[in-house]
Amino acid sequence: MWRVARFAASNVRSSSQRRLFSAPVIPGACIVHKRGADILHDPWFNKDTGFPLTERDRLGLRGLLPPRVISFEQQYDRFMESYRSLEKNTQGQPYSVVSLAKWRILNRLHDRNEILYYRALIDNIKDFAPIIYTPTVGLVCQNYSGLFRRPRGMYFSAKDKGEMMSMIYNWPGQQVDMIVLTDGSRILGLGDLGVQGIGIPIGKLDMYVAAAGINPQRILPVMLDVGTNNQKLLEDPLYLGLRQPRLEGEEYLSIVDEFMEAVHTRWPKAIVQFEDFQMKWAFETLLRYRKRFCMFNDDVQGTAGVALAGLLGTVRAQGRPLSDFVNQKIVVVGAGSAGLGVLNMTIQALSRMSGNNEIAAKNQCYLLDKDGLITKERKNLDPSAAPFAKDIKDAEGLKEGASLLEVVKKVKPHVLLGLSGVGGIFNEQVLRAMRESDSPKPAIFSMSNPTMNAECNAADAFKHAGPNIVFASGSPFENVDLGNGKVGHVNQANNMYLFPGIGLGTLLSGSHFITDGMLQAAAECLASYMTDEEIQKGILYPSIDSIRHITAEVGAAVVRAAVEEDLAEGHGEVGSRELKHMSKEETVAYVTHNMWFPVYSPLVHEK
Ligand SMILES: NC(=O)c1ccc[n+]([C@@H]2O[C@H](COP(=O)([O-])OP(=O)(O)OC[C@H]3O[C@@H](n4cnc5c(N)ncnc54)[C@H](O)[C@@H]3O)[C@@H](O)[C@H]2O)c1
Ligand SMILES: O=C(O)C[C@H](O)C(=O)O
Ligand SMILES: [Mg+2]
Repeated sequence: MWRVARFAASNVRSSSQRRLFSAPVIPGACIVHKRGADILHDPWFNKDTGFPLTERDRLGLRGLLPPRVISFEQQYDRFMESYRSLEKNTQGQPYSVVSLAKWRILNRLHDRNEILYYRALIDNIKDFAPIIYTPTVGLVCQNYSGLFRRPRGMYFSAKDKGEMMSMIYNWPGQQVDMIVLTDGSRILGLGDLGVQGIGIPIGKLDMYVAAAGINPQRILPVMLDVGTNNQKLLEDPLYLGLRQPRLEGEEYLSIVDEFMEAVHTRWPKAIVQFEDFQMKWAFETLLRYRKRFCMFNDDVQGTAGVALAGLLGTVRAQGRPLSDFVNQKIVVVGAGSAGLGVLNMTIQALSRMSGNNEIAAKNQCYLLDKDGLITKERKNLDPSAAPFAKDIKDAEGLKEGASLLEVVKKVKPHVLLGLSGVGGIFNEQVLRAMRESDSPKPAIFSMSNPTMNAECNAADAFKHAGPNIVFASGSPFENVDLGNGKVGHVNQANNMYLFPGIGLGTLLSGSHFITDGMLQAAAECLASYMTDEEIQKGILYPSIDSIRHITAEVGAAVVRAAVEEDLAEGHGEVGSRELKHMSKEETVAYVTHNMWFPVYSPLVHEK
């Protein structure tokens, strides 16, 4: 276990101001229960050629490594050099070839030496996030059977029913703080990928380490394999998951129940993030567990906060006061777990701002799914979408099932927000129609992932909807050159700006639950993070370079909300009384101080 490995508080906003090796770090000793070659084969402890001679003697490593000791800085430079030469050598090759090659080189380091891996990740987060996270992680999941070399995380399958309580003790880590769990049923916009979806929890937890400084020895990616309905996978002889159709109903829930009980028996304070569950289970499990366990659903709740922060930003970008939010017309395309989560939080915020007039708030919002505009006339209306279905008399003459183009033309929305998973549905006609928006700076949020599934790309958005728009996408795109020295700024509206802070803040507050108040505090913190000057330029979210800083702020906001709701029991040596007496600045310092930072610590062997 790491005794002390601290990252000194830094309140600079750009990591370029806090580049490699400049952070004052005080490494403490780390206890290791193995010796010799076993250490070299354990990525948690391995330092490769970086073991000092005294440590080689202490740990029985003498003779198992070449004699020269290479410093951490030299190892880092060598890795980056090989990464850069790979980049050079693959120039011009297709995206999938290049990004998978980059993923492989990073994954090899991850499997060998975690300290070096996370240091490289943190210091190059802008370059590496698109490889270990969205969008490349989607490609990795699709090709998982072929890419599989070493297992990572835990797999609980329908065949393990009745065994999970003992299986959970197979995990070698003593303490687990953060778990990301998926059943692989809706991986990004790629559909049911069964067991191959494990790539998503791994990528999300890498972001937890990079952005929130969660100790990588205390994270656990989990795949709940209840089968797959993906015929291609079922027929693939190399498919690594259960070859059976997905469990349904009570059978399904009993597996998730057993897992949740097992996890919380071993680690009562572990936080579980549900990720990429198909809608029905996303909502059902959230309802079932949120008052029993410390958990949240990232696609429903994390996404909602990020979208709300962006929506509030677009009001400021129009030069309007925030109170003008109550006059914005918003079209949400996609009535799944993410779209409904966004609409729910948006309507709550709108009604709070307009004095709790929920009906008026709903009137401003339009929801579409694969069958067009959702109204109360809809036959077999999904109960989850029902609260947001338009009353036909308030639909500006639009009919049940009206097309996206009809809706945009008629409503002239301030915001068009896509969470449909369908690439290209914001086509030229739809984008051109946004030129007639009632907003001087219409906002287009093309939030579906990965890149191919985005409702439109950045270049098309600026080309067809005009240079005045504010643009955000779930997957990263380059800024767009608008000519005459002007730049169309591309924002990445991705829940990565919130989930790490929600997890970290909850952990450090010691709350047993994640409440709406804590989630709202996280969203408000993100919304108020950007300066007016940045917002005027169409920049709604911080650069990913400053993700540690924004995560510390979000984490602190979550801690303070938990304190306010009397849920904060404290963490480690900091109790609820201390938390209560912390100022806002002290809370941010407390959170920052608790972020793990990768440095080689002296290893001490203990039997
Ligand atoms: N940017 C982010 O942070 C973020 C967060 C969560 C989800 N997402 C993305 O959002 C997408 C949807 O996720 P989800 O969990 O809501 O999925 P989901 O399967 O629960 O819902 C998809 C919805 O889109 C609708 N839809 C399908 N085709 C459509 C069409 N042609 N026109 C209009 N609507 C259509 C479906 O009817 C359904 O309501 C995925 O691509 C996911 O990657 C992005
Ligand atoms: O994984 C992401 O990049 C965001 C989101 O959780 C998604 O499901 O698309
Ligand atoms: Mg997701």
